[in-house]
Amino acid sequence: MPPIARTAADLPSRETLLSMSGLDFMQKMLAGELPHPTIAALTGYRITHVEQGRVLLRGTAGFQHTNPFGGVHGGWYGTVLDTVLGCAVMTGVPKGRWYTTLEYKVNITRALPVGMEVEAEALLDHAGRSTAVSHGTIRGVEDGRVYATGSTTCIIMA
Ligand SMILES: CC(C)(COP(=O)(O)OP(=O)(O)OC[C@H]1O[C@@H](n2cnc3c(N)ncnc32)[C@H](O)[C@@H]1OP(=O)(O)O)[C@@H](O)C(=O)NCCC(=O)NCCSC(=O)Cc1ccccc1
Repeated sequence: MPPIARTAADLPSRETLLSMSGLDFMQKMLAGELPHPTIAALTGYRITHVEQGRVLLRGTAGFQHTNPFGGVHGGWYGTVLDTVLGCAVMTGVPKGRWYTTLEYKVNITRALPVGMEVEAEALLDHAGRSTAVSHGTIRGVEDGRVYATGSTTCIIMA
């Protein structure tokens, strides 16, 4: 696993965040020079690839992520997609600006078996002055099947 922030003090400061482009920020996180947030460890994912407009992560849902029926909770897919979709947006955010999610939409098209590794991919569709849009997919690493798709609209702020 990459380095994980354990307390708020481990997270990069606002000055650090604004001192580089979103692409540089994501590449430093990928390189382990900036920590992954705690939610990465809780959810069981890590970022594996970053380029302009495209981000990949890999993750596995465990029993701790199941709903009362024993299935992988819908929120797990949502967390993974909000992450990878937002990271793709981040690669289009210029230096001195940052972003947050305004809304995201998830379709869970197939129930994911507990313990199956997945790869999530997100592609940046638009990065404007004030908004950005991306879309993405969760696929099984071994079976290549689509388990969920999603899209997001983010707001870019100074
Ligand atoms: C079943 C369906 C909803 C619809 O599928 P369709 O659009 O009709 O597509 P298709 O026909 O291609 O089938 C695709 C696959 O599905 C299988 N399958 C189809 N029909 C049935 C059936 N009647 N029964 C059983 N399985 C069925 C089918 O065999 C195929 O698999 P296969 O290729 O043979 O291996 C599918 O999209 C799905 O399972 N999504 C995941 C939903 C999910 O996991 N949500 C998150 C958990 S909810 C949560 O956590 C919220 C909560 C919180 C707290 C407390 C409580 C709750």
